[in-house]
Amino acid sequence: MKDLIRLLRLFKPYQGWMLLGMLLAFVTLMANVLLMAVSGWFITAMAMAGVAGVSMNYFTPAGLIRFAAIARTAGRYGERLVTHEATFRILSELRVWFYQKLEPLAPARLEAYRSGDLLSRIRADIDKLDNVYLRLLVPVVVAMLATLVFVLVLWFYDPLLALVEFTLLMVAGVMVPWLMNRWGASTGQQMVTTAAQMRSALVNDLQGMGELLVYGAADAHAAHIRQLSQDLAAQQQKMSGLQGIAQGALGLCANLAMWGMLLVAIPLVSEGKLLPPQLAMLALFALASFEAVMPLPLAFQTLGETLAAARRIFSLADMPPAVAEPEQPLPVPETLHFAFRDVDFRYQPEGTDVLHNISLDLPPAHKLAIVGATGSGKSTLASLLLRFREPVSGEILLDGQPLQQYHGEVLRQHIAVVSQQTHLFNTTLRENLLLARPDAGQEALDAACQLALIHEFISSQPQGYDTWAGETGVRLSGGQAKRIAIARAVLKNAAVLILDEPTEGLDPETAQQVMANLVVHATAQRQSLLLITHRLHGLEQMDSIHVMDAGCIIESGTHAQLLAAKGHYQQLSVSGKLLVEKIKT
Ligand SMILES: Nc1ncnc2c1ncn2[C@@H]1O[C@H](COP(=O)(O)OP(=O)(O)OP(=O)(O)O)[C@@H](O)[C@H]1O
Repeated sequence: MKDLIRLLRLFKPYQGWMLLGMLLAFVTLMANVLLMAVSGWFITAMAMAGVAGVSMNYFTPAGLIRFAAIARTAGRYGERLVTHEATFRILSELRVWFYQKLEPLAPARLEAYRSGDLLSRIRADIDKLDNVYLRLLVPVVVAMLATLVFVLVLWFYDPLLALVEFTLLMVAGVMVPWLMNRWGASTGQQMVTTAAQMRSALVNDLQGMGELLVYGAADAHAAHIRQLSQDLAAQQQKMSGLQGIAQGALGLCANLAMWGMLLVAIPLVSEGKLLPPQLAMLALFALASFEAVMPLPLAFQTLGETLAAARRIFSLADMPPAVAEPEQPLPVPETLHFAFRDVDFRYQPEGTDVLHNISLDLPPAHKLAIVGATGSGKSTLASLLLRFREPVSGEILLDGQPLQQYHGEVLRQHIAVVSQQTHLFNTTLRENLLLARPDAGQEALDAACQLALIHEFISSQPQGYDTWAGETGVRLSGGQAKRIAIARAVLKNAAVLILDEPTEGLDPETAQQVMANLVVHATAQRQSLLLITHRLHGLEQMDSIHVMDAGCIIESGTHAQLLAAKGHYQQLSVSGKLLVEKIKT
């Protein structure tokens, strides 16, 4: 119920459309009942007049029938138009609202969710919420109003008629939907979960199809998806069965109501309290009135499904972001001086420290390298600096002020990153590059790509910069994609450039040349450089180097100082050189 009220609050901006849709649905229903009732009266009255050989005014009822028929058709058209317009507006509003809720959760909070699951929530779960207005709110409001009108009309003729109608409407409109809700709720919830699992598994398997084929695991994964699909079909079948029962029950109630009218009204006709044509009118009136409650069983049967979808959406939307933004953020200074002071960090509250007592400085125009074995915490440092996460203890300062006092998004406008997992979008190379600086001209694109040694490749393509990158850059080699990412980061012209293993996937000569170009560029632009790597070429050009091991800085100095110290760095350096030499031979 709480979820339902919360949803209705989100629908508030569209209440005008929603009310208009309800009004049209009500008018359509009334027109239909009027049409049936007047037709019953008219046919009987005409037949009786014919038998008696008397004339009667048939213009008024014929006009009324025409009016009701036109009102029913026009009303139905208008109702469909307005209710669907309202639904689509609501859904698009909900999607934007949900996306805005998701954005601050990325990347830290969303790591636990599979991309297929997120996609499922954004698309299928939000689509399910159209049930709330279209299949729940409109039918319930219309049914309540209509029941009131029907009972009052019948009361006017005889209270017993009203009682019969009311009782059967309650059975059809309250008891049957309540039973459907009881029997259908858990299956509905299972359906949402199974459908989401199936979508997640499908996205996951499609993304990893290459690996599944190489390791011969495709059949096992296909069997899992088949099983989910069979489960879903069984759940859908159960829901359809329930729907059939409900429709049958409603049909029975409608017919019982018609018979009930006849049973009560025939004595009234005999007593002269009702005219014979009114008998046919009341019977058809009662039969048609059940249209008001027809959608209710389905509405309540799918309520469990709808609420399960709402809960899945709210559970994500309510998650607090990993990093809270300040209410009154400080303006980001022109020159950026980052300082880590005794920073400890762990990913899970109950986990072990990934960073331990880290203190370092990244002043403006400084070139700092962080080196260390894989898993030693280098990339985690970058993620803290980007304000994607916050230290558990200690602090990170920007120009002497705690980093929490700056808005993360504004801060990141001053930082460019080449991350380890480069993501290219399924669009042209130009669009992928312009992501960093949408107003960049061709000259700027050429210069950045020349620096990253990718310009020649792009120019050799028939479509040049308009070459399609493919999904996640599949139409490029790993090294080409990496260099596009480097060009993109250079193009941004940010005050700080973070390079996380920027030359991974490049051959040693290209790697050295790209690194040299980046250093020259950073020096010329007075850009700070934070280079994260476990490959040791080009480090002599760095102003300072920190060596990390198991989350701690174990050595610091310049390349020459660290070599002279003959410690960890020197050992890494020797093994690094050996590696390069082996590759060359
Ligand atoms: N999102 C995460 N959730 C939980 N633990 C994580 C997460 N990311 C990294 N870790 C853990 O934190 C530690 C440091 O990881 P980090 O990526 O910072 O290392 P790294 O030095 O950059 O390694 P590499 O050179 O392989 O990139 C590792 O033990 C890793 O398993």
